Amino acid sequence: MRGKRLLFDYVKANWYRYVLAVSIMGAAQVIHSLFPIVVGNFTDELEMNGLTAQGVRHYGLLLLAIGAGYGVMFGFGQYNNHKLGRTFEYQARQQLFEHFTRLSEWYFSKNGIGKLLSFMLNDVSSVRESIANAINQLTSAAVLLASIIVILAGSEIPWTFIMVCVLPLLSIPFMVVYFGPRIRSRSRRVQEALAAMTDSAEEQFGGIRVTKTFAVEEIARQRFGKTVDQIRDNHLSLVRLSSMFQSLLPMVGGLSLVITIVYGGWLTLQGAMTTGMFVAVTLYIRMLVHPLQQIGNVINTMQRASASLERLNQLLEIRPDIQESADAVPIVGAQASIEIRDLTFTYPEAGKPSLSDISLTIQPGETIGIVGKTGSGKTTLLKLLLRVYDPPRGTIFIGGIDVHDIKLESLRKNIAYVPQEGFLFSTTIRENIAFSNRQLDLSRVEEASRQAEIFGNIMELPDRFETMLGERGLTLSGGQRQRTSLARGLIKDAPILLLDDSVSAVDAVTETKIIRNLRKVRAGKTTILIAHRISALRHADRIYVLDEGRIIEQGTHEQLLRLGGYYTSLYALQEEGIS
Ligand SMILES: Nc1ncnc2c1ncn2[C@@H]1O[C@H](COP(=O)(O)OP(=O)(O)OP(=O)(O)O)[C@@H](O)[C@H]1O
Repeated sequence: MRGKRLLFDYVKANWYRYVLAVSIMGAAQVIHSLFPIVVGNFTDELEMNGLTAQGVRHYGLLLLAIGAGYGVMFGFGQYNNHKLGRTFEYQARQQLFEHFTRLSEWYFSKNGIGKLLSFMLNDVSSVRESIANAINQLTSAAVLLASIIVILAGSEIPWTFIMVCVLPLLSIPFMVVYFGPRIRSRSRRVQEALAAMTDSAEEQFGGIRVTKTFAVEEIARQRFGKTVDQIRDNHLSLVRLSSMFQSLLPMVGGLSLVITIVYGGWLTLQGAMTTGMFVAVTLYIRMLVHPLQQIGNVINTMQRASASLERLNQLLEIRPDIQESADAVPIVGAQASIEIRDLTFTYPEAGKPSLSDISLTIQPGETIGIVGKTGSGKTTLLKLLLRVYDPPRGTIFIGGIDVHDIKLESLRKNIAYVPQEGFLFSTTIRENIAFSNRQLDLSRVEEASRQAEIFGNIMELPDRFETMLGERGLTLSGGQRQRTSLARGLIKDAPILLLDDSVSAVDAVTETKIIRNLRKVRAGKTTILIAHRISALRHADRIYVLDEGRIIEQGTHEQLLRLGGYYTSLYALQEEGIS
């Protein structure tokens, strides 16, 4: 299974580092286990009056050496272990991010950003934390237990006594078997509720402007409150069960200690054991309680981590919807015609097609206009050309090659797409425009911004092209954002340019200027232009009118006006509106 490999591969690649960390922590516990037996011997010598000042010094130094040795070794082992955990966390996040970048728009439209953030933050941290703790605590408990057994076996302490003292501790595995799966399912519910809360917070923050303008903060608070309540309920249910589990462990430890003291005290009085042996066993039982308690914690966090790991597994197993065929080839965009044959397309899980029986051919260098009512399928057509969604095979050809057989990188390099809502990143305006190639000279960035008629606005900004945008900087107006996004598309100078309603938010004068610039810079290159305003596309070599996913009219501006159909009435309406 791919997902399981997320952790497995990491441990495999770092096995020697883990061996080193485990060995150092193990050695620390071996040293630690010497403490009770030394104290026991000291007690016996003290009781037999055989202890000289030199002997006391000797024992003092020995115990000091044990404490120091344990501290240094344990600290060093811990450091190595946690360092490995943190490196895993960092690498896992890189791997997940890389995986996300390969997933299609469909995946992101189905899964909220909050959920993905929860994968990246909560789940990865949960796995890291529990792996690091599990290694630390399991190593400590196992080695300590083993060395205590070896030490006791080599001593003259009666076996029956040891067995009776340890007996209550043997119930721990049974408790683990009982509580484990229950804790696991509750912790999964906590993680899911956390993801839902992050999702909700993300959406509420994203829509905060709308919320405020509609003065519906209370509704937003209530919606968010519900997700928080859900986390609280799920967390409390988890805490109830894990607290019960954790409290049972020290109780069992306490019972062992009582048996040790009562039975051991009696054996000592009978002379079956020396006082030193009694002290040593008491200290050993005391010493064992903590690691056994820790094992309980490990089981708890492991349950949580395995739910997280399961979610990460499933995520990494998702195959990107858009796959490149094995023998995909690059295209020569500059000479590439676009041909669409009988294209009918339905979005995944949608009831009816968004495009039906679309057929058209665009020669290299042509300018094509697409107009139509909202929801008529204009954007969908562009997304299919880019393979943001997959068109059926045999329906879209670029340069005579089915888009399924074109290398995705080549397809997207040869097409520049300016979407309706151009997202601007929290960086400088220069980097936002030179997004496709950040190495481009400032002169190229300036040129593109002139073409998009945004140059003048940028020169008025405090730091001109170096002005920071977004969260850490300035907010541009809708029209400025749109033109910045247009400049980003133009600077790519791709053989095919797709403009999705890219001048809708500018005034008529600026629109005219942009269209004039476009005609100049795009001469000889293919441009597909979606617009609601006829003024933006009347110059096109051909215009397609879409309605409910079908081409209902096509031709030049003049031809369409002569048809006297939808286009003509739209034109009349818009002309009237202007005059
Ligand atoms: N991701 C999606 N999943 C399901 N249906 C979708 C998706 N995106 C768009 N649609 C549907 O497909 C149809 C066409 O949408 P599209 O965005 O292509 O229209 P459009 O002509 O570009 O509209 P507008 O002018 O408003 O931008 C609409 O009915 C829309 O609801």
